[in-house]
Amino acid sequence: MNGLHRAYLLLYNVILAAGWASIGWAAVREYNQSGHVNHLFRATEKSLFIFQTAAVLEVLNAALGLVKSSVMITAFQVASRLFLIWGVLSPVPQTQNSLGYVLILCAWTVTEVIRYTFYALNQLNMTPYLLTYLRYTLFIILYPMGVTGELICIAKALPVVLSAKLYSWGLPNAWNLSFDYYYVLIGVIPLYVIFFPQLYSHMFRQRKKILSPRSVDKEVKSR
Ligand SMILES: CCCCCCCCCCCCC/C=C/C(=O)SCCNC(=O)CCNC(=O)[C@H](O)C(C)(C)COP(=O)(O)OP(=O)(O)OC[C@H]1O[C@@H](n2cnc3c(N)ncnc32)[C@H](O)[C@@H]1OP(=O)(O)O
Repeated sequence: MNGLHRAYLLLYNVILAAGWASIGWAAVREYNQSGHVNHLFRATEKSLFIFQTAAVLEVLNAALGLVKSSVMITAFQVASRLFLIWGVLSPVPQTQNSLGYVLILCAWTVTEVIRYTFYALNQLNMTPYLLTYLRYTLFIILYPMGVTGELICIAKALPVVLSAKLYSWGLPNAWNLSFDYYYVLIGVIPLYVIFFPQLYSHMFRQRKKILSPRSVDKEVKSR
């Protein structure tokens, strides 16, 4: 890895870690001031949308070989989050004050502050073990928590999308085509059932590789 490459990754990870920390800080400040979670979305939406959308670069980084992540896994992870913010939270205000949003906010923020800080310190070869441990352990709880939050938001959006015919058009029209966003939302739910176990088990494999490298070596030698 040359100096420019390392500098880019350092800068990218520092900006994203700071961005996610600012989201967490805004959420905590709002909760402390109001004592409830009703305005969490309003307090965090701008930075959440900016920093989550910036994660498109993550897919590009993997596709261009700048980082060793799998392009497919990263793409699914980022696609589901972008779909959630742009396709569900933004157009359906009823999802914004739901338990789903609180779960998403907690799971995504804690994960990303730790993950980007871990990657940034890795560029400087100064990652403390505790951070590595948290990066490869907290997902065990935060991943199901985030997915549950996402599914709650989609479920909350369904009746609203159906009754308002959001992003949908019926026949007759000039193109002779109909489209129902309600069924798109319904269709996304099984994708979670198919892809979440794969992403989750990927993280367990990464955990084993990083936290117990000897047991992975032994497995490889015994084959
Ligand atoms: C159109 C609609 C589509 C809908 C699709 C729906 C289906 C989706 C279903 C699943 C839904 C998931 C929803 C997600 C919810 C949440 O996120 S909840 C919060 C909890 N989440 C997590 O804990 C996420 C954990 N997941 C991950 O971390 C991802 O799998 C990952 C982001 C893709 C990372 O995986 P991976 O890259 O394989 O792991 P690492 O070990 O971290 O990295 C591998 C190597 O690459 C290096 N690297 C990666 N990124 C960077 C970087 N930014 N900077 C520097 N280096 C990087 C990393 O250091 C590793 O290198 P080596 O150590 O040298 O191997």
